[in-house]
Amino acid sequence: MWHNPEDVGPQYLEDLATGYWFSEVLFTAIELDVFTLLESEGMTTTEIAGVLDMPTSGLGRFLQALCAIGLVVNDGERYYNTKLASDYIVLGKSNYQGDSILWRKGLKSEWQNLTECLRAGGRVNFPVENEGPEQFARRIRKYIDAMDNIARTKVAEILPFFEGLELNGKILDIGTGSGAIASGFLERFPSLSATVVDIQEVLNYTRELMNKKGFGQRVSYVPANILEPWPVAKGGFDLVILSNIIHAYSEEEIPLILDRAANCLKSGGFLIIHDFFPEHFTAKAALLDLNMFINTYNGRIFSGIWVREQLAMSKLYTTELIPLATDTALIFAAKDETLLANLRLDERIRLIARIKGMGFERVLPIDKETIHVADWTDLRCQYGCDRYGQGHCPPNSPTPEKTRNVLRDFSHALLIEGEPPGKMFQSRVLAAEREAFLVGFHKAFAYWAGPCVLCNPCALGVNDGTCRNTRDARPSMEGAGIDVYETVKRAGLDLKILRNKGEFVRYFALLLLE
Ligand SMILES: C[S@@+](CC[C@H](N)C(=O)[O-])C[C@H]1O[C@@H](n2cnc3c(N)ncnc32)[C@H](O)[C@@H]1O
Repeated sequence: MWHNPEDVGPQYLEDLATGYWFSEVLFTAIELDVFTLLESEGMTTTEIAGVLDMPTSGLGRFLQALCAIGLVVNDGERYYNTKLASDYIVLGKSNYQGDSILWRKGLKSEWQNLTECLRAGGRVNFPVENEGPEQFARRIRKYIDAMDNIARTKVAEILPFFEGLELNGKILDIGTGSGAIASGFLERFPSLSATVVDIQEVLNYTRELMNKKGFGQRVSYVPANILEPWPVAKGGFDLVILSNIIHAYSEEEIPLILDRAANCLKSGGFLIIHDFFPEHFTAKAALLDLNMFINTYNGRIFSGIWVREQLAMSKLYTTELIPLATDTALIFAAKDETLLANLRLDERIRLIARIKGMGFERVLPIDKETIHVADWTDLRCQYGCDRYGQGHCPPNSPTPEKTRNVLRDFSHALLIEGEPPGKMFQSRVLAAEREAFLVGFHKAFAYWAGPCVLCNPCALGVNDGTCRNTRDARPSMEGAGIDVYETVKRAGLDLKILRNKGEFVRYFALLLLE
């Protein structure tokens, strides 16, 4: 659920309050395995009711709800899976997500203790005492299946960063779970072998899963507590993986884990950190942090900046936080800085990550065709703004014609969203432009929002009224003929007209790149 501060009002609160209605419909459909039933040739309500042994009365309404949330479609007679349902929630499909979804359902009762946890300052429920070994093994399997659903899709997002590299040697996967991340690498790079570390009870199941995939001889299993020294070779690994481990422990424990990971790396090896980070998906990271507060002893979310600082203390060089298309992100680290340049990291993705880290709300790559230049925008400045003629406002700013010509020299741009105060926003836009220049976009040029408010007091010469800080001043988008509303709309966002004083203001800037 995306929070647009312009839309705050009772509807957003209602949507938050009924969020669980959506989850419950999904959980129930997975438990009833509706999607597997519908997969081959769809079914009518009566046929589904027959298989599930329930009356059609409620079922028809339930199926309508599944239609409404995009999981099934109806041709007037039969219900069929949508592509989403068919790809991800039909039992037996390689990217099946049902175990993970039902694991989320299982967490619900703990979440209902949130008030109690807040009052107690921590977790209030603890793992079942006197659990027999079979019950424990069953619980572990459910947990590992859930992690496996997610990790299989994540490794498909991680592997492309290694395109063009011929990885060989040894992987070390710490807290491997199902081993899905290591498996992705074993599948893609046939000369790799893997050492996977986890608690013994998990490894019993990991072995089963690895054997099913035919990796028998290529995997070694090391049962260990990763909070204690690791019984593996120092400096012995070409790839060390820490996937969804960082959020499980405290700020005292994580530096030790990172240091051990660094010590296990060969001089030519890579370390991959895969996790949730507030700089990437802010709301999901904050909620996962709360999930760790409720369900673990001391797990929590860390910022990418903090993790990179810890890695630097372990003498590793790192990339910036690399966002995946989904809710998690990566940090790659190595002992040798030049190695990181071999990864397939799109320069633009790296730049976006750096600029986002400066405190912007959003940094969107757009084509230059998205930028709409119009001839009317400076009329709003000339008739309707008391800054007209001052500083870099029209007519002292680039004309629409000049802007159209300038755009011919660029191929793409970043649309940058931020918040007031304007001076801070404009300083950051300037810093973003400089960053782009320094990483090699030599033509980088920024247009920001509103009249220039960078200097205090304004550096306009008293006698001639011209700016004494042309080095830092930049034109505003609208002053240079860019229709901000249309451009933002074409970029897939919406920008509301402010009707009253005090309404939330969103600033947009444009960074042209070549
Ligand atoms: C969230 S899962 C992540 C699994 C896997 N890396 C992935 O990305 O799917 C965390 C894993 O770390 C393991 N783990 C957590 N704490 C551990 C510890 N102290 N010693 C060994 N393994 C641990 C858990 O058993 C679990 O398999």
